Amino acid sequence: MRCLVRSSFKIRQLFGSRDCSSYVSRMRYLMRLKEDDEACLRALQSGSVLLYHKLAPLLMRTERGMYQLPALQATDVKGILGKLGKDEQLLNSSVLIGCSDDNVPQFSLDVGSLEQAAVEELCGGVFIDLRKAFFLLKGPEAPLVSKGQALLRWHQTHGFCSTTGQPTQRNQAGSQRVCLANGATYYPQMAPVVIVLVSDGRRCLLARQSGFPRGMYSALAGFCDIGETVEETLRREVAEEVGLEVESLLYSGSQHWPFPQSSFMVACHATVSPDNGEINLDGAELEDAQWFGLDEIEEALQRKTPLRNPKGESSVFWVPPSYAIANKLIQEWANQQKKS
Ligand SMILES: NC(=O)C1=CN([C@@H]2O[C@H](COP(=O)(O)OP(=O)(O)OC[C@H]3O[C@@H](n4cnc5c(N)ncnc54)[C@H](OP(=O)(O)O)[C@@H]3O)[C@@H](O)[C@H]2O)C=CC1
Ligand SMILES: [Mg+2]
Repeated sequence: MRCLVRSSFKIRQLFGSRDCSSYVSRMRYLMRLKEDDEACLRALQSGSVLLYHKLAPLLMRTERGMYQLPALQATDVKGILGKLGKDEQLLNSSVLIGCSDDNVPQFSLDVGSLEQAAVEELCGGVFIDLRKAFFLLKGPEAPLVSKGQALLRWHQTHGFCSTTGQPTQRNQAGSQRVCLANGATYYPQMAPVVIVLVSDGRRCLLARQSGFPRGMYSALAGFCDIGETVEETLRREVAEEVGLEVESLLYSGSQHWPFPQSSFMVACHATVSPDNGEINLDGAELEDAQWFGLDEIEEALQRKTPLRNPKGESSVFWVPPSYAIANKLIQEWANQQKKS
């Protein structure tokens, strides 16, 4: 199997033309906050905070009917806690998730112990399930809110050491947890997944699991087995799920995917020989898999909201929305086909 790497790949293209020195200083600053609990606690006092209620992020509706993340400062959160008669110390359970371009440290905090409606009223926002919130947010807000939720979820589910069974204790930034009984350190984790758009040069292959929304087809995806390379996972998953042998692959990009739990999606294109393109479906994993031509794909990409029948289900073929990396793969394939 050949592994193709783009020869004109430039790091600069990935990150745009941002001032490199300010990027470096932001990253060094974040690094220090992860290592120094007191510095992190001080940073929190002047930081911005994303609020979640039982892992559902707080969103605000703008005058134009769009949604955005409310710009809450630590002092606003203290004010809310004060008004609800709660201890300000709850703010200190915030976790560090980043630093804005204008150098404001960003935190996320779950206020699931407070009454949801009361917090919503005080903030003028609404807590929305992340799957829906992901659709509603635009630009860098969607990955930020997903990162904030992923880190909070990890802390909520990793409170105990898997060796001693004793409680673990987090550092102030929330970048690790330590077992005080044996000193074991635990770091937040993502499960690596390969997502691949298979092409035979003329058509691309999309599949659906029975749990997908009706009519939606996506690229093939699968979790990496322990010890596997991306190339090995890709080749195995395509063989397992649709019975095809991959000949070459090309890396496209990656994405953190919060559903159902944190996955690290590595997206690739792959080709199979048009002479060996007969699909042999693994019915346990997939409900259906089909080859699609450029016309059908272009139509599906343009279909912003799939048509729905009276039961509210889509009756046409559609593909994942633009925030999913599957959409990017499909878009790239269509652009490539148009050029050739
Ligand atoms: N961002 C995007 O564009 C897209 C993202 N995805 C995501 O990719 C991920 C993987 O795709 P999928 O086809 O389901 O994967 P797989 O084809 O690997 O099949 C999933 C099954 O693998 C088993 N499994 C093995 N390792 C893990 C693990 N670490 N976590 C969970 N299950 C594991 C589970 O089996 P069992 O339940 O029997 O234990 C699970 O049902 C999903 O989380 C999906 O949401 C998928 C398509 C598009
Ligand atoms: Mg799969």
